[in-house]
Amino acid sequence: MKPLTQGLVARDLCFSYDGRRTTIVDWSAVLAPGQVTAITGASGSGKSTLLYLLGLMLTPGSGSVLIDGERVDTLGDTQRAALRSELFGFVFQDAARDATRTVADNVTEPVLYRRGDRKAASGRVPALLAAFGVDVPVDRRPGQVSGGQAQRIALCRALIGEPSIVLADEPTGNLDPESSAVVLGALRQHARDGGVVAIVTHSDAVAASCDQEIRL
Ligand SMILES: Nc1ncnc2c1ncn2[C@@H]1O[C@H](COP(=O)(O)OP(=O)(O)OP(=O)(O)O)[C@@H](O)[C@H]1O
Repeated sequence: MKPLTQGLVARDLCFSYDGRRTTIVDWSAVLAPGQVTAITGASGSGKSTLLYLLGLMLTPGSGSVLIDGERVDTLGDTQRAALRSELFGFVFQDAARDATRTVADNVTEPVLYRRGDRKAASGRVPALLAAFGVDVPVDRRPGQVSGGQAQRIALCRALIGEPSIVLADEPTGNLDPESSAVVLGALRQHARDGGVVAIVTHSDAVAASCDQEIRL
């Protein structure tokens, strides 16, 4: 993992999808290395939108996003894409991945984008899946696994490249308490190893277990 010193900082972010209704209004936060931040709020309050802004997939109307003090929201598409593959791991709400590719290929895909050693990464997939309690053959396709398994496979995909920043949208949404604890434990460990971790959650218990909670 490339260690960050200051982490991910958002300053006065504003965003509107249509130019009329403002979804994110003057949002500021410091997501420090070593900490798990919970982003909470009512349905439709803009939590996923915020993750897209922090993950450099959407551009704020005003305000700024900084990584270790460097402004990154103003970079061009190519540079933002490069930063995304170099520094970020994502878990999206729709955990179903590319249905035409195997579980192993889905998990190792981010390594390919980073020009990493995919063969070595493939070798780590069975152990990673096992650590998350996903007992499926690695040549299965995402359509052939359960929702909860798909969610944990998505987490393996997010973590395999040891990204400095993990942004996870409802990573425990489909999981039973035991699997939730495993997933949260892995995210906490990732933060302890120096990562920035932010998770969107509707669960008060999950939010309470995080280092900071930011409510939208
Ligand atoms: N692509 C889009 N175009 C236009 N409006 C959108 C788009 N995506 C989301 N919205 C709207 O922006 C608002 C915030 O949506 P968002 O998905 O960020 O909320 P959320 O807090 O993550 O919701 P939930 O908890 O239900 O997942 C909602 O009113 C939603 O309808």
